[in-house]
Amino acid sequence: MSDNSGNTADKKLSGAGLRGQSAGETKLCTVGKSGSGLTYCGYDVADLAENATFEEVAYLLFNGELPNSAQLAQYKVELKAMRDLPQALKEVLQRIPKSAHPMDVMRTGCSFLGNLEPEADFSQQNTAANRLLSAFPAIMCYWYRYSHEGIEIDCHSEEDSLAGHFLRLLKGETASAQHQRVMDVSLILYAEHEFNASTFTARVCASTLSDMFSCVTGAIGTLRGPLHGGANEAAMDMIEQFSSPSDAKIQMAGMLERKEKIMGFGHAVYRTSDPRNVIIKQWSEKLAKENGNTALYDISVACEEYMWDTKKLFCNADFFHASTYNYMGIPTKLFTPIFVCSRLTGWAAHVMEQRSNNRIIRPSADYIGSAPRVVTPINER
Ligand SMILES: CC(=O)SCCNC(=O)CCNC(=O)[C@H](O)C(C)(C)COP(=O)(O)OP(=O)(O)OC[C@H]1O[C@@H](n2cnc3c(N)ncnc32)[C@H](O)[C@@H]1OP(=O)(O)O
Ligand SMILES: O=C([O-])CC(=O)C(=O)O
Repeated sequence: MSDNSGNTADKKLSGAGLRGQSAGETKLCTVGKSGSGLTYCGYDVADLAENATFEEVAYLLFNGELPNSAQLAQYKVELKAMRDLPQALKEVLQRIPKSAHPMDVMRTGCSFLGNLEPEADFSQQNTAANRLLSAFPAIMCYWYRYSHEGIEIDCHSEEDSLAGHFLRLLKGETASAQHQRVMDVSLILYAEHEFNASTFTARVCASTLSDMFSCVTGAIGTLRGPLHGGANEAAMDMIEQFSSPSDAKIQMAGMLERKEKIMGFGHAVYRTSDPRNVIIKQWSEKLAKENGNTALYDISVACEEYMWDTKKLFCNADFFHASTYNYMGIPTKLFTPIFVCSRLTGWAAHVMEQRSNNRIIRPSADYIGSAPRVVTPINER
């Protein structure tokens, strides 16, 4: 039986991938629990996407409660003051070639910042998290515009929100109020998701009492893969090859026949839907109509229908993010780095939570190798 959270009680579980096994406790998030698909600290993600901003969600994840007006204003002042990058980091970013994978740029940017401004002890964990939150848009855009356009951008802006700040650094001008809102909603949707692969990476690293920058660097590497955050880019690469809704269905049939994974579909926890999809899909439709060219949206809907009808597979958070970002004129290669700018909040909150009640994460393995044996001298092998 399934409910509107996409969860079912009868999912077949196996040991592979640790699926369905509890690996610890968290106060931060529920995924696929009955009655509500996704909550952050008790708030439904749909409620937050409708009635909060990304900065409020970041504050919530780091402090356990939503801020009041004075706290939010103070937090935004604090974040704004940390947007610029040190010169040494700009120089490193200048050396990274245009051909680099932008997730590798994010990983290096994070790691290098950890050399310049190390988290000396855990009392600095909030500062380290907020610094990364503020600096990530500049790390991404400084490298992108330098390597692709030869421009050394000003990494500071007076834009009110991180969403607006990112869009300004990317485009060189203030984005429309609507684009800023869509980006803000997107950052809220991507912020946190319990023990997903990248967050679990961050927690494993944190459990060794390592520093915040190491935890986040590891998490970026994990998010990069197409089975996780990389799926939004992979979905875009796929749908832009489809010339029409009917062509999409023909080509997807071929992909399924060849047993290829269709990126942006399916989920390790949700069974019938991802609650983030309905929200980002609405924005994709809205942007498509305003854009006057709904082709990409129509093709995406055809993909969604076809996958549900043939395989009972549904769009996860990544699928309609592809067309949404595309309608906003965002280059495909920056899709997953935007995910980093958002998920940093979840990663850092989990690092703090792990530290607050830590035991090193060290599971066991079932041995399936050869029986005990002795080393044969090398000249006898
Ligand atoms: C923000 C996020 O990270 S959301 C996830 C983003 N990733 C993607 O979109 C990549 C595509 N999706 C997938 O690869 C998978 O659905 C995952 C990685 C998300 C989840 O993997 P699992 O938990 O192993 O999936 P699950 O157990 O539900 O798979 C059931 C079956 O459906 C198949 N399946 C699942 N997703 C897909 C897909 N997108 N395309 C084709 N077949 C799929 C599996 O191969 C499996 O088939 P099998 O039983 O014949 O082996
Ligand atoms: O929870 C997962 O496995 C993947 C996911 O949707 C996310 O990290 O947002």
